[in-house]
Amino acid sequence: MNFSANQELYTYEMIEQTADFLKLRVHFQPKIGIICGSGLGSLAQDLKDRIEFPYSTIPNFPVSTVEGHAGKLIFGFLSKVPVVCMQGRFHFYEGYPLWKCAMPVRVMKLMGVSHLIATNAAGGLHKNYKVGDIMLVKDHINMMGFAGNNPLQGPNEDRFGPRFPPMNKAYDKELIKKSIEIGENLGLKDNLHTGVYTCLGGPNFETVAELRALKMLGCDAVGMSTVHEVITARHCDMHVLAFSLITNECILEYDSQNEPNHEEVMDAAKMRQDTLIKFVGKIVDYIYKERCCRP
Ligand SMILES: O=P(O)(O)O[C@@H]1C[C@H](O)[C@@H](CO)O1
Ligand SMILES: Nc1nc2[nH]cnc2c(=O)[nH]1
Repeated sequence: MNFSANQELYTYEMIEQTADFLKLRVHFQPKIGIICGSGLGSLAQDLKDRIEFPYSTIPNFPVSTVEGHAGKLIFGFLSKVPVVCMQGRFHFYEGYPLWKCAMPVRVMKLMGVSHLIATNAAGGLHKNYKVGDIMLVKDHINMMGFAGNNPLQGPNEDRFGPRFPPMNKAYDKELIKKSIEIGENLGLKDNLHTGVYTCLGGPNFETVAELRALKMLGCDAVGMSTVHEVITARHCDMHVLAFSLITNECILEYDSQNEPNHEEVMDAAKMRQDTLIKFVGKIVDYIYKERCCRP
């Protein structure tokens, strides 16, 4: 694998080729795209009438290399709504440039997807967050962008969107409000938050000093994904809802005996999978009825 950020960028025609390959094989049009975070692949397991494509069989697609990311694109029906699910996403630390990590979002766009739900596992920085809580992302801090790394780097493809897209309304306020209502109706009132997510390059978890700095900057949860997908989705005018499952506490004290690890992340995700399936199912149902089917 060539790990250089200077790998040849995807052309519009390559993305179109991938979308056409999938359209030929899927007999319905997904309106909502779902990206499953670490250990959250079970969200896709519940789809009815599934059509599955291992990433290695899709032209131009990267492949997943992380445990808890099965590496399949799954089409099917969730709450009777046609959706496409990424059971496994791509991260910068796997060696992929950000534009490659986010490429499936553009494929979804060309397939007719208008709404993206991006989920992730994240460390909880906010003092009130507990493992198992859900944070609806109201904004992000693009730390990788601060360091000059952005999925939209390179010549702009006007057919997707403008050279300089705004990002101050990245997360759909109405969908956040509705998701809170849905969460509360599922008995999640005490486990629901809205907050600011930040993505670091990974793969190491953060130092104490890094976490303290992020907290001072206003970050509530920290992860290694999502931001590049959201930027790419907003660039091509997709509506975005994102949430973090808080899978571990961020360790802010030097004398703590704890160390974060991927197993606890996966365990926390497993513990919450049934609740999240219900939560996402109801959100999808709302989006489809109130947004996608409106005349
Ligand atoms: O894909 P997500 O952001 O859910 O995965 C998080 C970040 C790392 O890939 C992994 C660390 O446990 O979980
Ligand atoms: N960067 C980062 N990513 C995570 N993914 C799940 N937990 C964490 C965390 O604590 N830090």
